[in-house]
Amino acid sequence: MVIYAVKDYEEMSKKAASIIGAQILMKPDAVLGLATGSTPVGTYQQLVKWYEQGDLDFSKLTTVNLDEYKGLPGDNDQSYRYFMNTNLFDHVNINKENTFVPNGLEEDAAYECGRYDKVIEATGGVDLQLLGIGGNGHIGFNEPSDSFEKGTHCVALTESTIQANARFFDSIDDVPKYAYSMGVGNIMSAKKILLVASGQGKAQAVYDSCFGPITPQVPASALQLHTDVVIIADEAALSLCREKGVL
Ligand SMILES: O=P(O)(O)OC[C@H]1O[C@](O)(CO)[C@@H](O)[C@@H]1O
Repeated sequence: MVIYAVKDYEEMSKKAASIIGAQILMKPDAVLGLATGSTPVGTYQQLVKWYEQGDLDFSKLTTVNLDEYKGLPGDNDQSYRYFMNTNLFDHVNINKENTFVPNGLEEDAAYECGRYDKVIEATGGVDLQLLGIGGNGHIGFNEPSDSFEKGTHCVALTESTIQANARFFDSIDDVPKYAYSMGVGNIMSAKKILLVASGQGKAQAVYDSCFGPITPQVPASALQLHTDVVIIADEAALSLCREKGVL
């Protein structure tokens, strides 16, 4: 695990984008695992900037997203498909047919989870997986639990995640209660993992994930077992690590 300490959100975004950009330059037909949430937005903006400058070509890439709300169609402005389109895909020359997000409208959870695992498998494997992290250490929608999930699964979101997401909806009742998410096993299968974290609200999660015991109660702690993980965190997100003297 390599931890890059950066000053702030802007620096985190530039550094993360440079690692993704290098991956695209080295392997134009790479498979990228992508994430939503507010943290990677600046990373996507930087990638779009480099695309507009003519420095990056997205045309041969395949992408697979971590998760999607169950019950939301892709054109709902809170769906993760919509997020990916508006934050990245609509602004670059990616072939959208090669961009995959779980189908939030599929009601049959067992069917959708099996289908999405096959989609991931058919890509030949993720070269670089981008991750954000929840304040409780969740990755994708893998919430704290008694065991690590291997494959794509249907998750009942925790109250804290529902509360955290409520800011994006008109009322808390509109926040979906279930989501489809890749499992920790899917995430760990990526060749390289890049986790971005910004702000004081992530300090506990970053400390627990990097320096605490490996436990499904902190899903991101599984990353300690992966051989190629890069964490880019700003000083606020690293504040507890600093306080405890581990960095
Ligand atoms: O980047 P944010 O908005 O803090 O979100 C953190 C995490 O929460 C999620 O948005 C899901 O609740 C994840 O996709 C993300 O990694």
